[in-house]
Amino acid sequence: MEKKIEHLVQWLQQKVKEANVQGLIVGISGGIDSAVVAHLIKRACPSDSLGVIMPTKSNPQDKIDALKVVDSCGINHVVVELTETHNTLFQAIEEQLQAKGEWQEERSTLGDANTRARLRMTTLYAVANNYNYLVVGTDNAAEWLTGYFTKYGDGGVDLVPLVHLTKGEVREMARALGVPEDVITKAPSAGLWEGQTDENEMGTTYDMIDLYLKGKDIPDKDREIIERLHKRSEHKRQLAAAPSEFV
Ligand SMILES: Nc1ncnc2c1ncn2[C@@H]1O[C@H](COP(=O)(O)OP(=O)(O)OC[C@H]2O[C@@H]([n+]3cccc(C(=O)O)c3)[C@H](O)[C@@H]2O)[C@@H](O)[C@H]1O
Ligand SMILES: Nc1ncnc2c1ncn2[C@@H]1O[C@H](COP(=O)(O)OP(=O)(O)OP(=O)(O)O)[C@@H](O)[C@H]1O
Ligand SMILES: [Mg+2]
Repeated sequence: MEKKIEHLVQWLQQKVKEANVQGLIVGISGGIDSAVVAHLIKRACPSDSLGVIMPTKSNPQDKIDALKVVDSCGINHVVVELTETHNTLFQAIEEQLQAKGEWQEERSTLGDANTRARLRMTTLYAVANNYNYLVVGTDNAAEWLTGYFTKYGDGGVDLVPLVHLTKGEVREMARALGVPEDVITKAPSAGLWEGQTDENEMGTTYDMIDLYLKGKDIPDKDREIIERLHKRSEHKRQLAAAPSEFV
């Protein structure tokens, strides 16, 4: 595991050099993926790395856990509260669409949730601009395969260091890096609505997705879910579609 960590740390340093920037930034949620990235960027750029905690109608425990992550790696950090901003933006959208009689309440949970992720992306790029840093994403192999991220939200980043690691490998790396144990063992959640957990929403488990990634046999039900999620999210792993050139 130390070798893998060193490989990623060196890769991050190389990307900073190639882009001719000063350092790296990540959003710290209190979950394991961003905890691992925070530790990695702190190792890669000890005096030029920043963690941003962005509560957006979040469970208060998330901020407590995010601060534990900050303490565990000693990364410079800032807290930017986005709850009010999200209320203002989303209420303005709702008001205008309701006035037209075109508001679709049943679609609004996901719209609200993805707006939280995109406000965080906007915040990270504004802060990154201030420091001349690159924005580092936290997607792992399981999330990348299933497209379990918001397009141009938490998926809107410059670098994806964890994209080849299964969730199990992220856990192993977290232990090797010294991420607090309760952050490692808590149920993965996007925190986009009350009680949301990744595994409930996807309808399968990270253990199953990890086995699938390793080419192992899994029950048909789980395979079907994973392959459906993968197919449905193909557009998220591509650049925006463009027509052929004029002839
Ligand atoms: N075929 C296609 N070609 C090109 N674009 C296509 C498309 N189909 C949809 N789209 C576009 O993509 C949009 C749908 O994608 P998107 O906006 O991402 O939304 P969607 O995939 O529906 O939702 C995001 C999912 O990621 C989860 N998530 C989000 C953030 C963080 C985490 C986490 O683990 O922490 C998880 C969230 O809980 C939810 O299940 C559509 O509104 C449409 O604009
Ligand atoms: N409240 C928040 N403050 C800062 N960044 C956040 C917040 N919520 C989400 N993010 C960012 O969005 C990313 C995607 O969330 P995701 O839930 O997949 O990762 P995680 O919380 O680090 O780990 P887990 O999947 O185990 O919950 C986070 O890793 C983090 O970079
Ligand atoms: Mg999370």
